[in-house]
Amino acid sequence: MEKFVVEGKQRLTGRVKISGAKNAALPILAGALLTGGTVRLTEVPELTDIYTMLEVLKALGAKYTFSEGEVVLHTPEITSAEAPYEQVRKMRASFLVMGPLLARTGRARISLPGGCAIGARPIDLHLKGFEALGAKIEMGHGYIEATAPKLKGNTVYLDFPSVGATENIMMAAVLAEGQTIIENAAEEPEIVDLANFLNNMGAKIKGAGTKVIRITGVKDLDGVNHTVIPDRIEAGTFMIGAVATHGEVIVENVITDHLTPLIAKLIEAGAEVIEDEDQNALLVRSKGKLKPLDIKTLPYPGFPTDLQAQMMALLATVPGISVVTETVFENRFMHVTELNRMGAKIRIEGRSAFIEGVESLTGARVKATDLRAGAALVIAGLVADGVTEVGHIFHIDRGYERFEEKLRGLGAKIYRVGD
Ligand SMILES: CC(=O)N[C@H]1[C@@H](OP(=O)(O)OP(=O)(O)OC[C@H]2O[C@@H](n3ccc(=O)[nH]c3=O)[C@H](O)[C@@H]2O)O[C@H](CO)[C@@H](O)[C@@H]1O
Ligand SMILES: C=C(OP(=O)(O)O)C(=O)O
Repeated sequence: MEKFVVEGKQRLTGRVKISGAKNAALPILAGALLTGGTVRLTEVPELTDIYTMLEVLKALGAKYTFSEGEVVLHTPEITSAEAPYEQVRKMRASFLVMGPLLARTGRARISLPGGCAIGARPIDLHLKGFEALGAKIEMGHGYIEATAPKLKGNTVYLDFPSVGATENIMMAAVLAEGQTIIENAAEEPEIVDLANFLNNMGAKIKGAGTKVIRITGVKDLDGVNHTVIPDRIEAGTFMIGAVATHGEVIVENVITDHLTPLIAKLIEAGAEVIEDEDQNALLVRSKGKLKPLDIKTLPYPGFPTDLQAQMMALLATVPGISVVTETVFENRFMHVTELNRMGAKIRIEGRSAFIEGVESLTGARVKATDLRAGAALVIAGLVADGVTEVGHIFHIDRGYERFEEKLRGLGAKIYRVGD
């Protein structure tokens, strides 16, 4: 198994170009199943999650090419409506093919995604939406089967603004008869990107990016060209890395508005963030002493849970007591024990972590427990005294394109080595 070896006490300096967003590309790829036409996507990041989604689509009948960030895909017909355990187990986002399959063929059989390191992650809200649109749901042998000869528009209230449920229901509703209203919808930028993609195919979606999304069903959808939005979580990770190492980094290819909650917190901590609107870039730097923070993760436009672990790596060496409260997932603190092995002083009480800033972290052998936990440990490794070895980096490869290469471009000494 591969690991990262990170030399500590490194300042990140220079420029880094942010890739297309994994969490926008995945639902958009699933949405490509809604048309028999050709879909051409650019700025698709080369990540294991993207390859997994392409494999899922291929098994369902899609044909594609993928090179240099461009996917050209078409699905003349759906040859199978089943996503098996091996694929869904690798990546929960495979479940996003359920809405498109149901819309296009009236049937979908998908392995139940299990829990994972960050929580139980049920799919009840996805199913509630499909049922409201007239689908019959049956469960057994670890699979969910949904059938609906013809989906019919309806109003769906989401008890929590789930990103995946909003996307899945939106994709099911675009070909349904009549109007669907999703209330208490998630407002994440990736949902807006998916809606723009679908609308350019001929869908009629209004209100994406707000709490109420209205979808008027259409008969069919055409092929389309689409460029995936920049990855705000990748951008945020490099920004946090710049501040944690007291460096100076220009992150290029960003949409500043998507980063508002992070920028606010970095400035509150005493860092400088300067926008270069013409270049779609942000300069991030930190010179003096930083101040502790109180952070609460929330659905967008709140502080993203996907940047919580990285922020904790930063706060671990900020003098004073910081408090980080995780409200989106019930168990997203697996990185805490690993950070503590590096000398951090973090105590968990319920859904909050109390971080007492220490003078310095010390390099150690640690393990990535999930994608963002892995990124946090790399940041901690850059800050620490001595050498850190981060194991289980297959988690990091799920979501960061050429991570170590980009970090080396900023002066970091980080190497990928086999065991
Ligand atoms: C591929 C992708 O885009 N992943 C992102 C997506 O995940 P994902 O779409 O899985 O996240 P959700 O917004 O659905 O989950 C948020 C919360 O809602 C709960 N829930 C969700 C669905 C459901 O049917 N029932 C239910 O109770 C979950 O267990 C969790 O506690 O949004 C998360 C929240 O911003 C991010 O951390 C993930 O990176
Ligand atoms: C949690 C994440 O992804 P997923 O929903 O695919 O597990 C993430 O991107 O941080």
